[in-house]
Amino acid sequence: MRVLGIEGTAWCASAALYDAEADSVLIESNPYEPDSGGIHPREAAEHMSEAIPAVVDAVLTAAEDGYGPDAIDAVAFSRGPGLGPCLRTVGTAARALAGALDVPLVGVNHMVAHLEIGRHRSGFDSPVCLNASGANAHLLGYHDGRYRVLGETMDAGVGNAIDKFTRHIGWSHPGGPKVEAAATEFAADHGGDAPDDLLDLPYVVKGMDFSFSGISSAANDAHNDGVPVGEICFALQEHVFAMLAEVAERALSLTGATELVLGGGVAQNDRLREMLATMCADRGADFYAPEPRFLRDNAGMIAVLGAKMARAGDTVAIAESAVDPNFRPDQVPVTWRNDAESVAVGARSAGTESGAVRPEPGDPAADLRGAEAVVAVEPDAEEPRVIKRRIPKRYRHPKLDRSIRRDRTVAEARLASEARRAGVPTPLVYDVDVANSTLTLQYVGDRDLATAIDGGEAWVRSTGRHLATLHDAGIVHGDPTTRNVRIAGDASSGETGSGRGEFGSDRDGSEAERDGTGLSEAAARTALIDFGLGYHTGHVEDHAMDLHVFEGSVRATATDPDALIDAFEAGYAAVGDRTVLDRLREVEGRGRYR
Ligand SMILES: C[C@@H](O)[C@H](NC(=O)OP(=O)(O)OC[C@H]1O[C@@H](n2cnc3c(N)ncnc32)[C@H](O)[C@@H]1O)C(=O)O
Ligand SMILES: [Fe+2]
Repeated sequence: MRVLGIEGTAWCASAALYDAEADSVLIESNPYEPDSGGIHPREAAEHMSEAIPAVVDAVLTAAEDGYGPDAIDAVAFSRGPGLGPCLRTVGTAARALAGALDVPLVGVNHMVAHLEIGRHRSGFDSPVCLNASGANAHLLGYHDGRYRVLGETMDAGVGNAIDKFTRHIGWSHPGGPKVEAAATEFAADHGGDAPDDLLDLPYVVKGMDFSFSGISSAANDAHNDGVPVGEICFALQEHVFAMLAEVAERALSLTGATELVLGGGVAQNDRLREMLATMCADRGADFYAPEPRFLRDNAGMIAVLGAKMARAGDTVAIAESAVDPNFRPDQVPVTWRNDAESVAVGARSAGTESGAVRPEPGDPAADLRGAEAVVAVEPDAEEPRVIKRRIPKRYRHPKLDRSIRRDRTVAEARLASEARRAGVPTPLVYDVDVANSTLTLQYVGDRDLATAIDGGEAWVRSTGRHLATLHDAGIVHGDPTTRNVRIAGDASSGETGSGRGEFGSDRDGSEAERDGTGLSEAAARTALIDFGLGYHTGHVEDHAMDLHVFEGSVRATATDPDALIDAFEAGYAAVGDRTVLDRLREVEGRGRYR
């Protein structure tokens, strides 16, 4: 099969020929380069109208020269996401070409194409995919017929976050490569890879999501304050890429996947690829990033995915081929893969998103390695204890690494104790060793909620009550996934469990009421652990994010999430502030979230 692909979502007018039998890709591209500022949608669309016919012509001519008049079996085009005026130009060209050649038309999601090209070239079976492109940043895993969003930016795309700074200082678009050059030069002038000085910038990871808005503004402010540009570029890369590497590691840990592929324009950055390669090597995972011509926007990735879709019969009638500027990757029915290739999303996985691996006492696996910490149980007969050590990450700048591990260790100890005083069951903190980022904690519960989510209404409801109590005390958890909720008892039988993993709060015994399932909460008790990403805040938005993170982990884990989410929200509403639930609806409605 041979497919002609057309790309033109924003800046790159491109056509390509993919010959599936030979697995060869010919790409012709013509970039739009704004004189100043960022991408102007109208100018970009004009560029598409002018440049698309020429690149298509060049590829078509080459195809017919090589294979004769019936060279093309299908035409594939980027249907979205992207700038509306650009997408419409490309859509029109693709429809006309498919009609003239009398071949099927395939509508490709640009984000899925960024990831599939890496999977295709690597030959990996079930990778987690990190997309680092201009307008987007997310982690995806194929599961049950869809690409699931495991984590994503809460605001700007990664390239745009960097380009915002370069626009501020007057550099032309695209800024990413210039930041890379300036950062490399700064490092070379300051003693190699890791100069001691690292400008402090915001580092924001919330559960599996992350935010770049604060870092762009802080970089701009640093420039206004006279910090040298090279120093800012270096720090910008170290912070932004460490955030991506951290969430990628969490996604690997959550799913138990052992393969990571990278895609998107920012993936051309050597430092980002180096960090991800180091992270993967340290946890025994395989890493793959395709060569640069497949990373930046290009029609090759559109043609390759187009061929997979066409082979699966996934073509589109001209009348139904409208473009979609907001086309999300998780909206795409994945017709070209089979279920055997799914990554485990949720409970079936062995790993964890953060330090929450909790071997049972006496577990032969003395040390288990989460994404962030190594956790060992001391099987003391009287009272089992957990020793949790946040281990250094080689991929991070040493200064950033030290401060992250120290800050989270301190936050976890302090907030767990404060939460406990406010009435939320958490482990007692026996010892804090800040220098070694190590905590000694009480062993709580029997197992984590992720392992028993189905039918766990009573536990979920209890979790809702605890989060409401926590928020009422002005604290957010920051990472309240089902793996960071420890449970005891049996929600379906009302048994109180073995009692081995005792837990409680300083106001224990106050919630013996019966919930909607007829079970007493004393029979389905929960404790919150892992406060490392927590902080003090009274902002409704931050509280709503906690609920969003929890509900996201329930959706990813449960067979029938709706009833559980209702129970969770009922528990929250019984104790907490209803405006937080209203804000949650608003957060979900913003489109970035499901
Ligand atoms: C929707 C679609 O139009 C959009 N495409 C897009 O943003 O172009 P892409 O080629 O995937 O990525 C471009 C971004 O990639 C950045 N970039 C290119 N080379 C870079 C480098 N060496 N280091 C850092 N960023 C780089 C650019 O600054 C720019 O922000 C997307 O995929 O989000
Ligand atoms: Fe892109």
